[in-house]
Amino acid sequence: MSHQVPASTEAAGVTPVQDARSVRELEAQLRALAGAARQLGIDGQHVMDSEVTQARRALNDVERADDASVGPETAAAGEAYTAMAPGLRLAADRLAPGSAGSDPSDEVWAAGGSPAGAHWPGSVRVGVLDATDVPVVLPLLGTAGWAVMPAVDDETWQPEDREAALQVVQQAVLRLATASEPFGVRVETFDPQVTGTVGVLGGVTRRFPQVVAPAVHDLSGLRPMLSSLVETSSARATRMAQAGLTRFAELQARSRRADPHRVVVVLDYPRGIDERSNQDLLRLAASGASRGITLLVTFDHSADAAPGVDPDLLLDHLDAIVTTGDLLVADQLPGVPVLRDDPIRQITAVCDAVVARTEAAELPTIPFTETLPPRGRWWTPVGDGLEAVIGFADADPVVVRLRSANPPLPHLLVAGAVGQGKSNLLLTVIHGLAARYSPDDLEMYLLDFKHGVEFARLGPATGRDVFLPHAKVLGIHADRTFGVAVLRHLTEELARRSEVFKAYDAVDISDLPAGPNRPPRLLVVLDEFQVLVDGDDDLATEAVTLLERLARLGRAYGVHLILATQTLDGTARLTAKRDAILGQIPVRLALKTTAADSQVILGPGNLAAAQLEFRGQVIVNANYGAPDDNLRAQVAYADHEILAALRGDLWQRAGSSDAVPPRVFHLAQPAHLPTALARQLPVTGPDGVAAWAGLPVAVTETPAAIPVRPEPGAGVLVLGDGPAEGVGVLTGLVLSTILAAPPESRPKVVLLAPVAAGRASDAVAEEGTRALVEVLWAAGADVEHLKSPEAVTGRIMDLRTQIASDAVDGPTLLVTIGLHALPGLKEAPPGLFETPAAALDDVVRRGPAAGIVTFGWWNRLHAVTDVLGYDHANLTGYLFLRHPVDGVRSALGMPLLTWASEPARALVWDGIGPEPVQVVPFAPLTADDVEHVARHIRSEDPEGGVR
Ligand SMILES: Nc1ncnc2c1ncn2[C@@H]1O[C@H](COP(=O)(O)OP(=O)(O)OP(=O)(O)O)[C@@H](O)[C@H]1O
Repeated sequence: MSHQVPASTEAAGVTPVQDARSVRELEAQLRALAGAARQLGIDGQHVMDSEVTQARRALNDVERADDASVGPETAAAGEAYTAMAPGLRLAADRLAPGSAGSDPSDEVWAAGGSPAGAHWPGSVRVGVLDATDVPVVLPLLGTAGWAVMPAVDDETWQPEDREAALQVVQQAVLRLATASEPFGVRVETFDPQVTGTVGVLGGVTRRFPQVVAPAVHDLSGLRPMLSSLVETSSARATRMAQAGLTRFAELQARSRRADPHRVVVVLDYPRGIDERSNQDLLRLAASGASRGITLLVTFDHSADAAPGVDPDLLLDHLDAIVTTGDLLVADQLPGVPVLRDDPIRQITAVCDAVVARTEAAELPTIPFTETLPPRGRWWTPVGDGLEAVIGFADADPVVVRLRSANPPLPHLLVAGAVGQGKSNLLLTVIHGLAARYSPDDLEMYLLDFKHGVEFARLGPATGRDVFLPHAKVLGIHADRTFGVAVLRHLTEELARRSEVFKAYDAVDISDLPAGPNRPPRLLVVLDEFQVLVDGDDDLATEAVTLLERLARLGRAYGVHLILATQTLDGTARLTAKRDAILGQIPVRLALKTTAADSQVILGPGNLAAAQLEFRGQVIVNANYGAPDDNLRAQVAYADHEILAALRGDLWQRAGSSDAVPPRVFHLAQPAHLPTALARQLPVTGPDGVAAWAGLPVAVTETPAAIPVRPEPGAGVLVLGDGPAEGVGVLTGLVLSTILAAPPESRPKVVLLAPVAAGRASDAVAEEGTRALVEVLWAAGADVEHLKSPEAVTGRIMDLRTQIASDAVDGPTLLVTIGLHALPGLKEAPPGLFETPAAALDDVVRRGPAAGIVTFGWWNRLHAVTDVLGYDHANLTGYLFLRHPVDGVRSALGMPLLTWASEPARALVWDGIGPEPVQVVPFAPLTADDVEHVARHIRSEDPEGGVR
């Protein structure tokens, strides 16, 4: 179909036919015009009825003039032009609105042109009807495209001829770029001669390569460009067939997100084209018209076609535009010479305007709330699996399912390059599931192995009680040690579940009768999971083994993994085990990413994720990434406020303060003693008091403890940098020891924290020490807090004397903070023979039998060795903070031990267990904690007091 629209401008005072052209020529033009205007009449949706009627009347006049003699004929033709002008002008505006049809000299170009007001214009202007100023616009988008070529043969071919063709294409691209709505059109160019024809839009390319892509110049760039377009074409064909649509515009109208019209510019065809690329071009040309793909080709007569390339085959699909000097003649307007437009000069303004409009364009988003079922259907029982809506494909909701069987879709793999919406997608899935299933039926383990903060919002925080009631474990910034601990815990959970399965003779979780014996489904989200498995050490090996096992066995036991990653490309260790893990994950969700990652995540040859346009767009593939099963969808936008409100609702439903908060783990953050105390009160066990050394790097919240019995060796040496960390650890040890004892038999606390004159004090350590003392007071403990070096030395000597004379004043906890800084420790005070160091050694060594147990923080092992002798007074309890590994090995007598001193990590050895364990040490208390902890202790109710 070709509807060409010339329009005249009698209204503007221009005489329609200005020169004495031959009557025959005029006749030919008018006949062509008649054909075109008839077409306009047919295309009634574009032109108002009255204008059509007017145009028809004019045509009658022209046809009558045909039969008449020369004189009246010319006059009639002139009248016909005049009569047709308004209708044709209107039609031109309709078909090429905005800057698709503006005169190159129009002042609108100074502002970069104006948008057409629709997705994209169907037609663009190419010039004026020769010898008039009647604009000529030609259909472009919605057709297979144009082939623009000089009207010359090989011999007469001149470079200017080529320029004319290039200019027609360049102007068409400029008009499309500025007249389309933001993201309405995407231009891709093959420019083998590096003419820079589309490069004039470089200002757009730099900012929005997805709108005007950088030109490619050889086959290595052309091939992927064309195969991606062929895939787009085929995907659109599928979507249209499924929806019963025949036109791309109809598909676009259904899309939630702009799906751009694709414009493929091929310059100097067939230069640089090989047979394979030509096949792709032929495919695109044959089917593009109805699939929103249009070719803009310039034909180069001087180029030799490569073997297997017959240029005519492509040209046959396209509407030819033949240029001769300043004129052109289009297939769509046969026999009518058109005076080519001058080029639009305001290129910079055009680029700026396109960039500004694109930047300002709000990409359509789907609110998360649209993915939720009505409230009445929240927390429905789990059937044979879990499901949640993550977004929409056109108008259809896209559901992800996690199920063991029929078909088995147990786990998800999620990938997307930085900033493409991975966190948003994970939050959408997590909250979508949380709204649909109750915490009794679904528990979540959410771990982020990069420094993300997304999961932090799901847990409680200072000043915020609310948390996602489904969350059991939150690894806000998890490390491999914690990740492996969680995987071990889950593996043990599989073993526990297998016992339940045996009792019911079940092979799948959905075989178990609903009720208290059916364990909840577990959702395990591992964001940036490649961190967990990449590495060349035992931890990585264990992580891979556990993960593979969980993926394999978790299916039947209702443990569903979501493995998310920015990239798997280059993950060496995973490459070896990739199939073992990814082979268990049929469902792949791929946001925009690189071609390499698209193929790792989806599958070899599946580049669909690299071809996505916008963040939030996702390829959903539930068949191990098979290209035929790609579904392109738009993920809903999980607005943080909406999610927070949802969590508030769910937390209320779960009984708010009755809900158990998750175990929160944050690498590089010490453990929070007030929270640990709120969960459980310290106890005295069969091995004596369990002094809290910190939280284990594990799922459990039960602190790691060092038993303290009043016998030789009792006591704990805390070694390593720095004062605040030391105070934090001692606070945990002391408070737990004091609180574990019944109020009437609590030991008295002698706290020796010498502040050496002239030394900078550590504010956090001091605040922590003060807070410890105040909390101890609140617990009713008898506390002596000595700071001056003289008082400290005196007290040590005094304790030594009490032990020697068997006159110890009841059970005592001696707490020393930084005695390495105490001056004169190795000098006997005036009038005495013994040094404080020797006295301290005696107190530490003989104290336990007499009821004095010592907890002390020293910065380095050698400082202690100096004072307490080489056997460290036979102490059995050690806790290392940041400390050189040599000292750790020598103190523990373990020459092969490895210990990487990281912040917020401590190594604990209780002298009993098979090997030392890593813990997260407690942070010192703050002044703000005092009241909170004191209130809790005063409540004196081991269960009711737990918050
Ligand atoms: N489906 C969506 N609809 C609308 N906006 C989105 C969508 N997904 C993400 N965004 C926006 O894009 C930005 C990046 O998203 P998000 O943080 O989820 O990306 P990411 O891939 O996790 O990034 P990173 O890897 O850097 O953490 C966010 O500001 C978010 O608001």
